[in-house]
Amino acid sequence: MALLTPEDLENINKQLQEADSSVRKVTGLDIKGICKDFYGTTPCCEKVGIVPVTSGNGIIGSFSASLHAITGYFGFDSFVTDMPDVSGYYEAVRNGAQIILMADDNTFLAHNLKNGKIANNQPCTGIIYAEIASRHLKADSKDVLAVGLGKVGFPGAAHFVHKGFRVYGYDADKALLEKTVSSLGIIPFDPDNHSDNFRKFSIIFEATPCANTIPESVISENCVISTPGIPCAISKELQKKYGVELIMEPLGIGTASMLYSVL
Ligand SMILES: NC(=O)C1=CN([C@@H]2O[C@H](COP(=O)(O)OP(=O)(O)OC[C@H]3O[C@@H](n4cnc5c(N)ncnc54)[C@H](O)[C@@H]3O)[C@@H](O)[C@H]2O)C=CC1
Ligand SMILES: NCCC[C@@H](N)C(=O)NCCCC[C@H](N)C(=O)O
Repeated sequence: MALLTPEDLENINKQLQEADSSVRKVTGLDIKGICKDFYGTTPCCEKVGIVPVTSGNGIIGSFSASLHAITGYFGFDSFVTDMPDVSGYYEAVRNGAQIILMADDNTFLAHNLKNGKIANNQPCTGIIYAEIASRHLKADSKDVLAVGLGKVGFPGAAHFVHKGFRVYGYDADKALLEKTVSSLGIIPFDPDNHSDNFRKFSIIFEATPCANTIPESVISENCVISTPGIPCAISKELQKKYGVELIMEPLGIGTASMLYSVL
């Protein structure tokens, strides 16, 4: 799995505020409002314990501090434990944490110790980015282009299908694309090679670890590109040229989705 870098997380508060402003422009609601409406939950002073984890590639410099800033932005009371790993988990519980946030190289979880609910960052991220894009006030149809159908992208594509959108999907892994076409009933669509099936989209969802995966030919004026994928799916030039509203942020929107889903 592509791991975050400290550079991805620089100025996380500014990144979150900018993303929130884009979400408001696209949907009329802020991220909090979307999460509240979608999950039907509201934070009520739950204490969040953030536990650094040293396994695998180890601690990512500003990951825990970023989670502390993010939980604060969404109105949660949180703390980062002094100790990592098992000792940190013990410390979090002993200090009254109701929700645990922790991540190794493969899984980033939120666990509510009071109601037993548990959330995984990858599906929670795909679903919330899809939910935001599905509420695009200026969408010109119910057609969606979904590029990248992995651990984040597949749940996102499935969410669009469940909400009644017509999903055109693409993944560089042909076997995965075939599996997704048959399991979700999406329409295979290679954005770089679609002469026989030319179309533009006002809603695009991208979840790949590659840059510039969305070519100019599929972008319509004032389209929304909702993309958890890191790095960015389109160039700044294309974003400016077509007035694209970009929903893109490295950690906070997915974390909010996890937290609201376990309340
Ligand atoms: N912003 C956020 O909050 C989060 C961002 N991410 C990021 O989302 C991205 C996807 O993460 P996962 O789904 O866990 O990875 P994954 O490896 O499970 O899925 C990525 C998929 O993209 C496909 N792909 C790669 N290059 C492609 C290309 N050029 N065109 C089309 N498809 C291509 C791969 O075949 C794969 O199926 C990563 O960059 C990850 O860092 C992950 C979690 C949260
Ligand atoms: N964007 C949200 C998904 C993050 C994920 N791609 C990742 O980098 N996971 C590794 C996190 C490792 C954290 C580390 N163990 C620590 O505790 O600092």
